[in-house]
Amino acid sequence: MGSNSVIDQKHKVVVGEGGYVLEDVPHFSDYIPDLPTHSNQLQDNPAYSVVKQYFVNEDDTVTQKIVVHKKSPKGIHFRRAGPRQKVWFESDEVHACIVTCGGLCPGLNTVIREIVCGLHYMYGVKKVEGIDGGYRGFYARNTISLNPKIVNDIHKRGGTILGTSRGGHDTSKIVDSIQDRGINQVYIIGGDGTQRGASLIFEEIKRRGLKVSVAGIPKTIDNDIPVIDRSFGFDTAVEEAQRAINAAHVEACSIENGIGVVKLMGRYSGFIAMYATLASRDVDCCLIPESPFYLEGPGGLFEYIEKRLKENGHLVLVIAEGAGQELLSESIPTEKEDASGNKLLKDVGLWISQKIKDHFAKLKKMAINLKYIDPTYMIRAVPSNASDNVYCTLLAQSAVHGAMAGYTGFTVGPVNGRHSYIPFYRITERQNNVVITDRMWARLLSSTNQPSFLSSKDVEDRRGQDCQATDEEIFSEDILVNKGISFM
Ligand SMILES: Nc1ncnc2c1ncn2[C@@H]1O[C@H](COP(=O)(O)OP(=O)(O)OP(=O)(O)O)[C@@H](O)[C@H]1O
Ligand SMILES: O=P(O)(O)OC[C@H]1O[C@](O)(CO)[C@@H](O)[C@@H]1O
Ligand SMILES: [Mg+2]
Repeated sequence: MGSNSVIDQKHKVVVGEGGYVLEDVPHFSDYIPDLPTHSNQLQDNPAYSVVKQYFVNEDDTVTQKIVVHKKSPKGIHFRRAGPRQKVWFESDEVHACIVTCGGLCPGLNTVIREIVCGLHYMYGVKKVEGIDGGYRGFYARNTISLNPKIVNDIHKRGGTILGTSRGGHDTSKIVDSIQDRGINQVYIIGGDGTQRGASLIFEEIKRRGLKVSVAGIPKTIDNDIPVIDRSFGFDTAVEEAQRAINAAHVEACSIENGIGVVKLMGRYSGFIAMYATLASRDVDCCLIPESPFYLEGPGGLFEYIEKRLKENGHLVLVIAEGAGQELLSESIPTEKEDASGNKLLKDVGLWISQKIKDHFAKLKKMAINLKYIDPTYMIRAVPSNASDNVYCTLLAQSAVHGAMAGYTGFTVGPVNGRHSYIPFYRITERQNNVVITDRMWARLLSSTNQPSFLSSKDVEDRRGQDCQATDEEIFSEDILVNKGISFM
């Protein structure tokens, strides 16, 4: 097989020498022949024309793996995001829309603002509409007209000015609405479920042969989207969580045998809890969905709490909402889903608080004073902090540049610090989780000094699973070879 040949049309995978793999994103030219292109008007923009090498070289790609060995294959790459010399739209031809879906997250309004302003100021696009209330707004609501004046101050507010929802994704109704309204750029801001929905919209648009760009901007406060370095709003959430942990610590310290329990978000992944714990230093124990724990007996949570209270006179426990769900379902067996099909969780914070109280009441020798703080929705509803605001601006501008350059069916995000266009399937095929056999979790364990709750057999099993996952990601060759693709 020659270098730079497309080896998998469905996924647009290109291989090169030395094990180089480009997981490219779709482009109009893949399915609509002979579309006219235009010079990018940014070259005449005084702000940009002075920038040396402002336009991204067509061949620039970003490597997924930065730690390499002498004999490592070059591995997976993604197309570098940024402005291109040629654009596939004229300014007055563009009719863009923006939709926000799923749970709230700090920074949503900043991304909306920067898409509107980016389109307007960089590309002279005047026609931008907001879709009201998530996916179902495409076919059930009127649109909201957006311009730089309307969005000027929205980054200072939490939430999303467009509204959001779960459920209601109907691919053909959504694409009918896009077609009927004459929309040709669709910016979709949302988490894993939203990006799955965006992928279906893109496939249907391609099937209908429409010149409509579908650009995803990944959003999830839980930071559980794979491939990208982190998701917007996460930094703000970790910072905001400090306030709750601080309050729990003050309460716990002020009374004999004080215990502060703080529940943080994280349905399937404990990133917020882990980073908030590492940042705070006041936390004695952090429990996350990825790390099973048990309450009773040697090495269990109760034993650790007793020991800590004896040593320090107080204890702060941070628990991610998805932690210990298997223990809860034993006592409260209900299986419910939200409108998007996400499992509805039981309140682990209340449950664990009650269990701790019951344990010490039974023990009789130690009277405890427990305060439970649930700041989850307060954390989610705040405006984004400075670093997330800058990050949101880059995401929005990268998405705009990609759509203008005729790319479609992509999600944008930083990979090892470089903004990239990533195909939808890479974002949706799995969730990002805390790897408890990795260094970061070890750092947390040594910072809190809490038990790992794992036997040596558990550690071996986990290590095996985690290695397998990492190898699959790093040595994409295996995956490609399974598809019948050979390497040079
Ligand atoms: N597999 C899927 N196919 C098509 N649409 C989907 C799919 N999963 C979810 N969606 C749609 O995407 C939207 C948001 O999904 P969901 O409620 O799961 O939130 P999310 O995007 O994962 O964000 P988060 O979990 O961070 O709050 C909903 O309108 C839902 O109908
Ligand atoms: O209560 P809602 O709005 O469904 O959102 C809750 C969920 O959204 C998230 O913030 C993001 O998926 C989860 O951590 C949380 O469980
Ligand atoms: Mg989700």
